Amino acid sequence: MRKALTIAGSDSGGGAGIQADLKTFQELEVYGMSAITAVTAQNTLGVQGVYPMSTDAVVQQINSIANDIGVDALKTGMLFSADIIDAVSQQITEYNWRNIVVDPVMIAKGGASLLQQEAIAALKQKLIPLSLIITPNIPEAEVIIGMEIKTKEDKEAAAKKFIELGAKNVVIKGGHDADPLETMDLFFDGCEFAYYSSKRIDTQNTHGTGCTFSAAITAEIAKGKKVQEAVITAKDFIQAAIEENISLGNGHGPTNHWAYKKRILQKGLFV
Ligand SMILES: Nc1ncnc2c1ncn2[C@@H]1O[C@H](COP(=O)(O)OP(=O)(O)OP(=O)(O)O)[C@@H](O)[C@H]1O
Ligand SMILES: Cc1ncc(CO)c(N)n1
Repeated sequence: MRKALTIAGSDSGGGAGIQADLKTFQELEVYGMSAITAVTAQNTLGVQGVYPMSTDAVVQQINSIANDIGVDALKTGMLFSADIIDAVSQQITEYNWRNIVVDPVMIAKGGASLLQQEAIAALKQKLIPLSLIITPNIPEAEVIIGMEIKTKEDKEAAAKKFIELGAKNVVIKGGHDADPLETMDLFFDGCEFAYYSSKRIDTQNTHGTGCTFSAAITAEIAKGKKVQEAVITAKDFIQAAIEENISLGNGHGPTNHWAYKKRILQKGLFV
């Protein structure tokens, strides 16, 4: 059984963070493990509290996994502080892990900060150079690269800058694009650009889309898939999850992590 680790924050509401990651790992049939960086009190309306773990607690969770179970691929999500980023980067180097998916989580949909401002330098200098792939949304890419991203050309210029920072591959996600009909994700491996677009679903239930998407990439990489193939599967996974989104709570509800597997099972049964 292939094993995937998420190093991220807990979302008590279950739609994003560690909970979204583990649900996604399960659906894609890899064994899911977690190292929790912070506990958030969160629901569909927003983030009501952030309670970071000590850096030691994060390091110890990762050591416990590494020293017994092992990791085929890992993703990082909410890392919260420069100290946690430094420590996690050091462990990745020590354990010689290569299948690293970095989702540079900064701000929750309601506007709450999930990464301290002073941690951005550590993200750029320590963690991004270790990444097999980084998966920023447009606002995150703008902050990390320091440029406005409005056009296709801007996206491509930003993607090149991520490779210059040391990422081996990048996907700049299109959830925040201005286009009302389509979402366009740009994948770049340092050589060629590839665009993956899908119909934009008109729904407010998009809580945790970024977490789910990067977790799906991680699961596929853990199974030995090439990075670009993993991105293609992740795009299908998130599209199905958003199409069958769940109306829970009074704000941004979650996506449906079961939808992708359900469709595959249905095809298997009925084709
Ligand atoms: N309304 C939508 N319809 C279809 N696909 C969407 C929609 N919103 C986002 N996506 C897709 O979901 C994935 C995640 O993109 P997005 O830009 O929303 O990430 P994010 O902002 O990091 O998410 P979050 O911070 O909520 O976890 C991308 O593949 C994007 O194209
Ligand atoms: C814990 C956590 N991680 C990531 C996100 C971004 O969706 C969130 N809202 N909460």
